[in-house]
Parts: sequence; structure tokens; C-alpha cells
Amino acid sequence: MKRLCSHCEKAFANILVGREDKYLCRCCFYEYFEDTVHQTIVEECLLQPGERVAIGASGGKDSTVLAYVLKILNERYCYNWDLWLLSVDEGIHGYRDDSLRTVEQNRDDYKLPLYIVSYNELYDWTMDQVVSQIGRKSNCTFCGVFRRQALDRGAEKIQANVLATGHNADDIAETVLLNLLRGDHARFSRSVMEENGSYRTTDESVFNKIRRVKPLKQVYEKEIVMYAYFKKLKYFATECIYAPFAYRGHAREYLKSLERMRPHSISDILYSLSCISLNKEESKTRVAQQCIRCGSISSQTICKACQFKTSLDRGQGVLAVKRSGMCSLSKQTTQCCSESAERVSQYEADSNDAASSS
Ligand SMILES: Nc1ncnc2c1ncn2[C@@H]1O[C@H](COP(=O)(O)OP(=O)(O)OP(=O)(O)O)[C@@H](O)[C@H]1O
Repeated sequence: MKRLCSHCEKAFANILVGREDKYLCRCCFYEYFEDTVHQTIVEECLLQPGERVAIGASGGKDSTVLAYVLKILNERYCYNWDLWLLSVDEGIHGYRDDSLRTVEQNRDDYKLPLYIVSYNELYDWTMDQVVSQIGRKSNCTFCGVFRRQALDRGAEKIQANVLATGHNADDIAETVLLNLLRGDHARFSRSVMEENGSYRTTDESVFNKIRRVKPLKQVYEKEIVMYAYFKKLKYFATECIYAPFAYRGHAREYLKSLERMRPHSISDILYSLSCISLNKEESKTRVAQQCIRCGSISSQTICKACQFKTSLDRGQGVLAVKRSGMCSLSKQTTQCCSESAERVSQYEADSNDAASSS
């Protein structure tokens, strides 16, 4: 027998959500999902009325759902946010050019302005060229450093007050676990402080720094996939052609297997994260300065992106990664079209099982 929605108690439940095991029908799920994002924004003061918000738009499921929900909330609560889609073109032929077409489609469907910034114009390098010099092993390290800065520079260009990215609860738990498993104490502390809202790299008022926010931080990947699926949102679900099987991939698989055994693993990691308090030494903010070459905010005299660019210009890209000790830190996407479809049916099956009582 099918279980009734635990909220409206009228329709049959379609999905099991959240930490408290709620079984929801589609309509109540939409309300739950949008309310969760809204509460995160309000409780953590992520966005202020009237602000220009750059939405980091990769064309993937997370940023597509983020753009869609922010647009809905903007209209529903009259926030007067000036929403923009901001995409970084890394110059990956056969991958980013295709996903940018999805972003362009979103631009038309959601009637939002789109600004595209490319590695080629910022660094004189495309990722295709980077890979042809350094190979496929550590290319994600370059891409991660360049992308972070490119998003900042793009947001600056369109005079945004804030940059919103589509990182979700699973992404955050994965990053914490990854840093813990690697013994990367500095990054672990930083991720704890970032999530607890106590990490600042700089005096924001001095540098007029664009805030970074994660409005989807309290929703789970499963919920995002199902929201996009129920709403029939168009997103690009192909794995980056340069994504090797990085260590992050192992952390992700481990987390997924934990979650299969015990469905609260991700939320428990996030709960633990919120309870961790670091001592004074660990919570010291990094001293920020302006890169003497490009003017970007950096913790070093010459920012990492400029250091990488110089090494590439000299044909020493591989050396640069070794020196910086930053192998494969950036996140790899493992999703692909068929996997995405499989995931929807897996989540549907899980929810159906859960929603049926014998
Ligand atoms: N090329 C890009 N242009 C603009 N924003 C990006 C780009 N790549 C990543 N982002 C932003 O960073 C977030 C996290 O990116 P990540 O590579 O981890 O992808 P993801 O978790 O698969 O997200 P998505 O499903 O949105 O691609 C994205 O949701 C998006 O907001």
C-alpha cells in the first residue's frame, strides 16, 4: 500500500526527504525544497534585497536548479534581486562549449542576462592547451585555481555584490571528508570555518570583495536531482572530458556507500561540522593582499593563478603543480547522462520503497 504524503496527507508520497524522514508528494516537495533554500538565505543573511547576484552557471544540475529557485523566490518575496548568470568558459572543446549551450537555453527560458568569461581572454590559455602541455594528470588543479579567480573577475565585471554557487550539502560533506582523509589540516580548518561562517580571508570593506554564498548548502544532491527531474529542468549532465579519477572521487564513492548503509551519514557529517570549534590559532584569518600582477585578492604577493600562468608560459606547468603540492584538489564531476538517468530511477525506487508500507 502506498504511503500518504506526511504534509498534506492527501496525495501519495513520491519522495523521502530531509533528516526527519518526511515522505512528501510532488507539490509538498516543491514547497519543502524552495522553503529550505529560502530559510538558508534568510537565516544566514546570504542575500540582501536589491543586490546584484551573479549565479555561477555551469549548465549542470546544481547551478540550473539554483538559478530556477532564486528566480522563483525573487518573484515570490519581491526581493528585487538583479539576477545574472555568470559562466566560465574553460576552453574545453566537446564539453564546455556544449554545456554553455545549455546555459544559453536557461538564459532564454528564465529571462536572465548571461555574462561569459573565458580562460583564453583572462590567461591566454585554454584548458585544451593546458592539457596539451601538462597532460591529464593534474590539469584539474589548474582549472580549479583559474575558475575560482575567473568567477571573481566575471562577478566584478558585471558589478555583482555577491556570487552564488550551486554547492549542495553532499558537496560540503565530501570536501570536509576529503580534507580529513588527506590530513590537510589547513583546508579542513578553513572548510569548518567557512561553513560556520567565521572564515574571512580579508577585510571585505577594504578590498570591496565580492561575497560568495551557497544557497543550496542545506539541500541534498538527491533532492536537487529529483527537483530538476520533476520540474523537467534542462541541464547538462556530461562528465568533463579531462576529469581523471581523482582522490575526491574515492571520497565521494565512500560517502555514497556510507549513505546507502545509513541514510543520515551526510547530514551527520554536516551536524558534526557545525559543532566543531577551533582554537584561536587555527581560526586566524589569512592576511589578504592584492596580487602585484593582476590585482586579484590573494594570500600571496603573486596569486596562484598568475604563478600557474607564468609556469605555463615557460613550459613548466608540471613543475608548478609539484611545487605547489596541490595535486587533484579540485572537484571532479563523475556524473554523466546515463548515470544521471540511473540516479533518478534509483532515487525514485528508494522513495517508492520508503513510501510503501506493507
Ligand atoms: N564553468 C563554470 N561557470 C560558472 N560556474 C561554475 C562553473 N563550474 C562550476 N561552477 C559553479 O561552481 C559550483 C560547483 O561546481 P562543481 O564543478 O562542483 O559542479 P557540480 O557540483 O556538478 O555543480 P553543477 O551541477 O552546477 O555543475 C556550480 O554549481 C557552479 O555554481
